[in-house]
Amino acid sequence: MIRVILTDIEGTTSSISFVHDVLFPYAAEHLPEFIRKHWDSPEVSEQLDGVAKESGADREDAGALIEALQGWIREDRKATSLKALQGMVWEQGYQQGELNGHIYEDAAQYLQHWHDRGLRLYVYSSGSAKAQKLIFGFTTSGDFTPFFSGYFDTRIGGKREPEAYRNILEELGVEGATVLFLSDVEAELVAAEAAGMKTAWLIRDGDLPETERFVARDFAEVDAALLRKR
Ligand SMILES: CSCCC(=O)C(=O)COP(=O)(O)O
Ligand SMILES: [Mg+2]
Repeated sequence: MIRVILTDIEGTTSSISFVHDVLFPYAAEHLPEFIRKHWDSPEVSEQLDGVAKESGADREDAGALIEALQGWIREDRKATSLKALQGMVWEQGYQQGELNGHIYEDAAQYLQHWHDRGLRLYVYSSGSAKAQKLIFGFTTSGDFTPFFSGYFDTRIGGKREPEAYRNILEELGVEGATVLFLSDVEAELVAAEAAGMKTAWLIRDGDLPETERFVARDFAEVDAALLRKR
């Protein structure tokens, strides 16, 4: 029986376009000033160590580090250091009212519904845990953070690696068969299934794929097919 819902964000609870056309450009625009301003802060410094290590850029060269980060944003690299820095920059944007998180109406409705029915809800995204709390804390439909019991990011492992899902199960102390993972990326579902989780493939737009896998257009279809008989 499903007792835990683990959900992806981009393409699942929230639109790909919000992440790529609003959040990523915001980070690209504000990162240079943010890094120079917070160069000596331990929180930023720790992430810049990671950028220098992964990119090979000179740790003391702010311009080279910023250039590496801008390249990673363009190629949508899921580097943990970039994701942590993006979260810090977005925090300013949300707090200043320049950003509001997108959440699909059906996701908003069923996250609340599943929480109220006693399911435990968790997020697993490549965006940092801070960024996850922000997108759900500052949505145009209100604050959804009270519905979530926890947040996992790439520090637990990459989203296409079965090991990451095993680590999540261990941390939650539950069996795979009690967890339903929701994502729009098939490779992530394959990895979650290898760890024993149940999955639902969210295809919000375009043609449905020919597949044996459970596919849903929205969270209402997930609820009707997989959760209503609980
Ligand atoms: C937490 S909102 C920003 C999401 C993000 O930075 C990203 O790369 C999308 O990753 P996901 O694993 O949610 O597809
Ligand atoms: Mg996704």
